[in-house]
Amino acid sequence: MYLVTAGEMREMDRKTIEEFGLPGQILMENAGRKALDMLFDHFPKMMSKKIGIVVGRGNNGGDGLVMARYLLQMGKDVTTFVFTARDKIKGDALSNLILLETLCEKKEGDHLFFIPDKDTFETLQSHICMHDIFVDGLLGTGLNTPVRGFFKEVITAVNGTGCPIFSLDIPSGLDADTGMPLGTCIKATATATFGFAKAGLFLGHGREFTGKVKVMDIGIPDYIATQSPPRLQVSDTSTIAPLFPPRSPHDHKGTWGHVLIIAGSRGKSGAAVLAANAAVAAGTGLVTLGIPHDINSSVETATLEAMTAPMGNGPHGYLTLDTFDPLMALGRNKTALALGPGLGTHEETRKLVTALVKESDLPLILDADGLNCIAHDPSLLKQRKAPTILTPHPGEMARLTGLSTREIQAHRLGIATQFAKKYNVILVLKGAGTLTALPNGFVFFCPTGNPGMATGGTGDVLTGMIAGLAAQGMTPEDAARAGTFLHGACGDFLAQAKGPWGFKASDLITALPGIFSQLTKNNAQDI
Ligand SMILES: NC(=O)C1=CN([C@@H]2O[C@H](COP(=O)(O)OP(=O)(O)OC[C@H]3O[C@@H](n4cnc5c(N)ncnc54)[C@H](O)[C@@H]3O)[C@@H](O)[C@H]2O)[C@H](O)CC1
Ligand SMILES: [K+]
Repeated sequence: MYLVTAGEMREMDRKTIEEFGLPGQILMENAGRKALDMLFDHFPKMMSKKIGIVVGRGNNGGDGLVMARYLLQMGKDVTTFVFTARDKIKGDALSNLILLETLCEKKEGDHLFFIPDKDTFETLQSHICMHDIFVDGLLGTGLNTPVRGFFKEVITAVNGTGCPIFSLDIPSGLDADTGMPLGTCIKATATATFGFAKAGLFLGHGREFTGKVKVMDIGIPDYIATQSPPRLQVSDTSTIAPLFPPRSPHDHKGTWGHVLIIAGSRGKSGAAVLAANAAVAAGTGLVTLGIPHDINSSVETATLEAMTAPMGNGPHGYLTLDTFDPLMALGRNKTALALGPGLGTHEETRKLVTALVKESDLPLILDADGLNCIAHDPSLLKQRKAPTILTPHPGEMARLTGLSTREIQAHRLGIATQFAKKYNVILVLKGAGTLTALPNGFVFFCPTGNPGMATGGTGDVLTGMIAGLAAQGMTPEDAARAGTFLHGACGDFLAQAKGPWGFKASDLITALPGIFSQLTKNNAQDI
């Protein structure tokens, strides 16, 4: 599934209307009709109750007016509240208002109210709130500033009824691009979104406000989307499974790559263990760990399949620049490099990481302390000789960009996209809805994962999985999005099996084979 920004959607609407020749009024009619079908599907029992439709002056309101007309024609108990003066309504929304007015004239009772200001709203508030279900056409993709004027009170009042709310296109008040509520926001029970799902329905806090989301085909021809495909795509089984090549009976461990993982320091040996075991579980042919010798014996006992290459370390048990040459030599016959988990950020380690980032010509997965070691000068990423995947959590991203974590979280898509382009890296911005941004501007949204994964070590496991997939020959882009999808799927499986508090990072590794076999069951090679 593609996700679009408000701007991309507007452009597709424009092309459909101006270049393809399908009138905007037909698009609006389709939107209202399709949303009506979803309303009946989702709230069958409510259709005999009192339905309140709240609309604003824009085209989002126009969609609501179409629904109001059909519901009235069907004899439903429906009342429409238009939150603007009549003369402010224009274009296709006006055409639909006129149709509704004509119909209302033929029906008994008051089915249409104009509420141009706060005073009128306060007079009518109790009448508005007496409905049993609401259709929300107040604000759609046209909103780009915090909700103004008495719309704030209207949204608060509708939310306050506790009744089901069915939002058109996007819950009113939600930023269609970022998924951040703009001051206040309708909390919908279900949302019918038109043409393509808006990015804000999934990014940021979107999912807390949308309820069930369904994308409605309103007649935008396929070729318009394929001409300039949306840049943001939600990963799913159908797009991830084909990335895994079938295994052949003739395969041997050399077929599936050899990853070098440089990780660990005294007190953080677990990070190295988790990354290595995750790479093994991800199907990598061979895994070698470059670690400080101080932690070698504990790491060896915890990683049966991985090999270790103990490196000299200083008195404090962390890797120093002295290990640069042996580590480069160790990388010579490898197919991918993971650098960072548990390394620490001592000055000497920083120098080592900087040198490896500059000099290694292996596909690189840079994570955790590896990221912190280069955060003071991310421009050195431009000197990389091979593809680079960065896997920051929002705090690490803040250090890399000099922004606050809050700013990162408010503009995840924009910041990830810009960073990936600027530094020519694949940026995996972790957090709810992990984003994988490619240097060419395309971004993958990961729908898997859950809060149970917010526990120490899960990032090290992700690094191991991605590095393992890249080492096996997947393109770094595919390894990044497939790794994040698998990692989240393992977490979702565990959350279902054990509950969101009952699992730890190493459980993700244990869950991986089951997730793998589910995902790739249709990829088996015919022999
Ligand atoms: N996707 C499609 O193909 C179609 C979508 N449709 C619907 O159209 C809206 C977008 O309509 P637009 O007229 O551009 O904007 P809105 O209805 O969202 O609102 C604009 C309106 O709202 C007022 N406003 C703007 N900002 C604020 C604010 N901060 N506070 C209060 N009021 C604000 C302002 O007066 C504007 O005029 C899309 O979401 C779909 O639902 C088409 O119907 C069919 C094609
Ligand atoms: K809306």
